[in-house]
Amino acid sequence: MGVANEVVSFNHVGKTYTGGTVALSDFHLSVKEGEFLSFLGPSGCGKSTALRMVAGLGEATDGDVSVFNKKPKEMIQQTNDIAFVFQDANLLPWRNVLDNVLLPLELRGGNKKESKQTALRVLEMVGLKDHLKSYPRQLSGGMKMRVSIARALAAKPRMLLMDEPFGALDEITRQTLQMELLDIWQQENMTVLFVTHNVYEAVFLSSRIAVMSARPGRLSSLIDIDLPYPRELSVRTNPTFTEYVDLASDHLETSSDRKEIG
Ligand SMILES: Nc1ncnc2c1ncn2[C@@H]1O[C@H](COP(=O)(O)OP(=O)(O)OP(=O)(O)O)[C@@H](O)[C@H]1O
Repeated sequence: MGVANEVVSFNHVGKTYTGGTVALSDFHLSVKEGEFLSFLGPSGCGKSTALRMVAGLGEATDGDVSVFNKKPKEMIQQTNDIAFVFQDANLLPWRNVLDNVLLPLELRGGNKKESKQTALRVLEMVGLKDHLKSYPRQLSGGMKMRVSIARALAAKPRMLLMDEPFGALDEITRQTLQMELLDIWQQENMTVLFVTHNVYEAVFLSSRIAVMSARPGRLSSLIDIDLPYPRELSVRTNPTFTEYVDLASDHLETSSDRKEIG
């Protein structure tokens, strides 16, 4: 059966979209509880496709995916264990910050007082407790992303799926949010699956990186990032950090070359 503490299993997964695009081929990976695992790969290699499958958004055409030993769709329908954060914060413009975070809790019909306490707690975690009444149009890109993360955390998920959440942010905001995300990950004991094509971001955040090859996406290599947490921004000047960046870049280049060969 499954590996101990396994929370996600990609079992020789293939995905061919209608129209014939082969996005994933024989993608095989086991994710362990509590990991911060990044999917790193060139554009179009199937990172989002793989992540979306974990959330039950799209099914494998070969092999299968299981999440907490269940089919992803069952997990999403029956539990709040999985939350998804996209690159676009997707906030409702007519709802203020607090009400945006409360929305999924309202939809689940929970106790109003408890829901509000939860929303306030997660908004404090992301540093927005002084902006509860602000509307999305009054927020910067970084603040919108913080609301989106808070909304995902409000459900107390066991696993957070993040698809290039910081891709549209400026470098300083991106670094601040990376630090905050690591704090949250450690506080909440979650598993995080994170999609990026940024090598520095992958090395800074991850306990393990899954490097993917150019389309059709396969798992090209797995790199354990053996740098202790908590990680400060200064870790980027550490020679070991630079070595990991070089290593991941090499793997990325090799996996991208494969496209031209094959
Ligand atoms: N719904 C869809 N229908 C048809 N083809 C799709 C669909 N979604 C993705 N694809 C194709 O599948 C391939 C993989 O896409 P995917 O978005 O998973 O890659 P990615 O690695 O996340 O890319 P990027 O880094 O550019 O976001 C691409 O060629 C894409 O055009």
